[in-house]
Amino acid sequence: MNEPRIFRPDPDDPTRSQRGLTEQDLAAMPTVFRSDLLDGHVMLISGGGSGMGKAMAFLASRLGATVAICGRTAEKLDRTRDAIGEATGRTVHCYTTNIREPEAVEAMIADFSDVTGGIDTLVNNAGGQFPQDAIDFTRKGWNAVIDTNLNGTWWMMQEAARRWRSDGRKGHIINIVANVERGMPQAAHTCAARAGVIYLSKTVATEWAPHDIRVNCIGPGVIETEGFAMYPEEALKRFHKANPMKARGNAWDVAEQVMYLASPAADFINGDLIIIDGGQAQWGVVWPGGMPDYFDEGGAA
Ligand SMILES: CCCCCCCCCCC/C=C/C(=O)SCCNC(=O)CCNC(=O)[C@H](O)C(C)(C)COP(=O)(O)OP(=O)(O)OC[C@H]1O[C@@H](n2cnc3c(N)ncnc32)[C@H](O)[C@@H]1OP(=O)(O)O
Ligand SMILES: NC(=O)C1=CN([C@@H]2O[C@H](COP(=O)(O)OP(=O)(O)OC[C@H]3O[C@@H](n4cnc5c(N)ncnc54)[C@H](OP(=O)(O)O)[C@@H]3O)[C@@H](O)[C@H]2O)C=CC1
Repeated sequence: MNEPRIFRPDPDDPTRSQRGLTEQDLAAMPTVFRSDLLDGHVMLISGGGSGMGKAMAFLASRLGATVAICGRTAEKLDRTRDAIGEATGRTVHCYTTNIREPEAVEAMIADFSDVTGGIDTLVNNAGGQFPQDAIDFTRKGWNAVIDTNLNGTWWMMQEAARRWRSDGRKGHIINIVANVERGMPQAAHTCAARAGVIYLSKTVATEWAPHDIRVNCIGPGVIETEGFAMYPEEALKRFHKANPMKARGNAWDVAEQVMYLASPAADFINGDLIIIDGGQAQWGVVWPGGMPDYFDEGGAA
């Protein structure tokens, strides 16, 4: 009874072969949802070739949804499609699309809508950043993070909403952001972009309610995925220690929340931000990767 429902690998185990959940895990993880929950539901997931997006694609397919995934790397998408096909017998649609390119986004949303008869839920999960002190950001680096996380998400939101409006169809957008309420040193670019998405979402949740379009955000805390490759090993060792649960989340924690929001149980949730961080934001310092040396005793100026 006290066994954790979700498998949480020991973050300090050096023998683990990869960061995050394997395809075998994603095919077999227990879910609280009934297996036909999303029968007939159509879901587009950006960044679905790895990490949380991949977990969402697995779970949505297991629950009966018709799923499309997009990303810049065809191999990752194809591998995910094949693994889900093998596990569920369902066909996942793949689009090699860079969300920073509005024309490509427009073409993808038109095609997937035409092929399926219409999208029900758009999950904007594609994104990322690199850790760096803000004072050292290059213009190109700043632009890359803003263009991906803010502009790319917006092109997807606007195009989906335009299509729903012209089709007279209801729709739901779920934006995966980050837990940025107190800021996050070495991630100022992503904090700026994610705060932008959160307040864009709150605003259009109101503007688009007359079109029967809902918009919500999920703010993950530290969730172990392949994306951790971006962070130095020393920082990774400290991520879970900055959490009151002394744990990292995993992609399934986020995938199950997405399925809840996509289900009829969430029909009256709009303009909200749901944080999944094991309480990290309520506790401790804002540096998940460890505090700078100048906080050491005697080191402060
Ligand atoms: C020391 C640890 C401190 C902890 C910091 C706190 C943050 C903790 C957050 C923990 C929770 C969050 C976790 C995650 O989100 S994990 C999953 C996310 N996945 C990723 O981030 C991977 C994807 N990321 C990217 O693809 C890129 O970061 C990017 C978003 C920028 C993609 O853009 P693009 O494809 O255009 O990227 P390029 O490689 O071409 O780079 C463009 C320019 O960006 C600058 N850059 C890129 N990488 C770095 C780097 N590692 N350091 C410094 N600058 C970087 C650079 O200017 C690039 O231009 P150049 O290549 O010409 O130099
Ligand atoms: N893991 C964590 O602790 C946290 C993650 N997040 C955010 O959650 C989301 C998922 O992260 P996670 O699963 O961990 O990381 P991953 O790096 O595994 O996933 C990010 C995905 O986004 C895709 N992507 C990136 N840029 C673009 C682009 N321009 N166009 C299309 N696709 C793109 C990547 O594929 P490709 O490179 O092939 O395009 C990749 O599949 C990201 O936005 C991340 O920043 C937020 C808070 C915490």
